[in-house]
Amino acid sequence: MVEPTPFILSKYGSLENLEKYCRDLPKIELHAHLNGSVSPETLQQLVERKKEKKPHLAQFKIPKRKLDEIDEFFSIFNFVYQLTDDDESIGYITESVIHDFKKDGVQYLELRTTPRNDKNGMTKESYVGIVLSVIQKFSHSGNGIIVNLILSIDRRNTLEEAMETVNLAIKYKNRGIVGVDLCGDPSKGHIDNVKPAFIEAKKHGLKVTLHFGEIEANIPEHASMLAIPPDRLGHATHLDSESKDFISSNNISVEMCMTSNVMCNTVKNYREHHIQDFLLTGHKCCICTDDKGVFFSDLSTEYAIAASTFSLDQKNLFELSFQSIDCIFDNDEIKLQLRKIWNDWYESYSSSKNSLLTHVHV
Ligand SMILES: CNc1ncnc2c1ncn2[C@@H]1O[C@H](COP(=O)(O)O)[C@@H](O)[C@H]1O
Repeated sequence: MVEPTPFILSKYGSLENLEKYCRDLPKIELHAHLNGSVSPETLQQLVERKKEKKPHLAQFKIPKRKLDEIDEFFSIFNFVYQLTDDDESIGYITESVIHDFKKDGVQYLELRTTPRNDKNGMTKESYVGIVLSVIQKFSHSGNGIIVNLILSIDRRNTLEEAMETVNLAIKYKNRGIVGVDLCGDPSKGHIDNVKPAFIEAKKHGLKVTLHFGEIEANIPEHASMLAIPPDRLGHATHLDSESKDFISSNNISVEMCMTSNVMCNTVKNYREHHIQDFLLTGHKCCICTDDKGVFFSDLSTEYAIAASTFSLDQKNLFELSFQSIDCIFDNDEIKLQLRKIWNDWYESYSSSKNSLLTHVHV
């Protein structure tokens, strides 16, 4: 995955140095699904907790292999959701996922999740409440990570279900919900079934991000999706020329999830990943993980993969991470705060004895 290419060895000295640099680099994560981001260790703890009541889950493990088709991926959640079916486990995974990102050097996180009911008492509202209360605990403890929440609407939702999610997002907007997302199996549903919910969200000042062009069959929906209009897009793998023009002339940033795309076989391999077009044109994009628990890849690894695949040196990676600040849904004050953190980090890195930089000034 992360290759010790001649470029990497000449710029970083070793693969270990590259990995350390990527971990230390301050980073932003904007596309992380809560239930897909749970580490294998935390999932195992949930299995231990639940296996008495649900013995069929005792052997459950996320398969570590490339999938033939993206739709195989969604069946994994039939299991994960049985492990996270009450308020307590939702609180537990939220805390554990935020800790993981923080440990990996993430300074600003927009976590996303699909509110769920369960027959054992969990309601969509209690689900959102528990996630927000964990987020607030982090934000108020001077913990060194800013976390906001995006509520996801599944493509299979009815308009009524989508509106319910948007109403929760509106109700809890002042507690850290910054936007809504359209996600789920791209071969199911259609934007037009739920579009009014996204328009309502925008009316109330919420931002909108949409999973876009994950598979080629989504192209006929693109014009309708772009008419909302979205503030960011996820993946944007398969683009028709009209969408390409619209995205570029409206400067819509794209959340790039390289390992997810390769593992789900929507992109053949890293070398052919469409992030390369964005790196070439300078169109804004942000490296993200999507589902770090399911794909066994954290954010610093995604940066290292980008570096080894597309020959990016320290300054290139810093700039990529720095430009992600422009893509966040939070306000200008937070953006300023983040730019200062990034600049201070870079200054201190450049002047440190261990710096691998030679003649670089930002
Ligand atoms: C591979 N790329 C992807 N494309 C589309 N939707 C995805 C996804 N990865 C995850 N999800 C969506 O996120 C849910 C799990 O997290 P939450 O329960 O919301 O926290 C999945 O059920 C799916 O709907």
